[in-house]
Amino acid sequence: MSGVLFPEPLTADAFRPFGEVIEPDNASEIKLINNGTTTRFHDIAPVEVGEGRALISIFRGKPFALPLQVRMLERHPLGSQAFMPIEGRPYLVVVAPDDGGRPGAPRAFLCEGDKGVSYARNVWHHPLVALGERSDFLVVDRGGEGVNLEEFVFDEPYSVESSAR
Ligand SMILES: NC(=O)N[C@@H](O)C(=O)O
Ligand code: NI
Repeated sequence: MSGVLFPEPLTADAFRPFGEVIEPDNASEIKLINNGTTTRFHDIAPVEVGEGRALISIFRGKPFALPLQVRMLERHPLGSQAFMPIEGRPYLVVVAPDDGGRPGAPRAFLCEGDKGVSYARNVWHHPLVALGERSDFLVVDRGGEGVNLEEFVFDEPYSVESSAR
């Protein structure tokens, strides 16, 4: 199966089958803390690490442009993986439901630089795709023993096209 994907806008509801959008409006609770000087947008997404440990890293993504050929997807069976843009630049997310141990129909989301994504454990996704310029992302994911990467290569690539027609 292959074809053309047109990126959808990233919204919490649309993305929820794959994880959570990291943005203030998607917080489970909003609390004033620090004597009212700070607002805590609480518990936006769980960090799943199983028996491992949570890692904080910075990914410096080289820029891609559309159309993008999606030849593979990956997933992390032992933990979640969250990406938050540090420099406010756009990026592309490609995810897919699981279909009997392989990716089902992929979906692409065009993400503005003010929102992050957290892939739930074992969700098929494309590795980081920064758009336009090199950009840094804060990444929270799982470290420790065990194989935490499964990859699937499509027979035919999908082409992610710009929605602008
Ligand atoms: N390999 C690695 O740490 N990065 C990927 O998991 C990714 O989703 O970018
Ligand atoms: Ni990943």
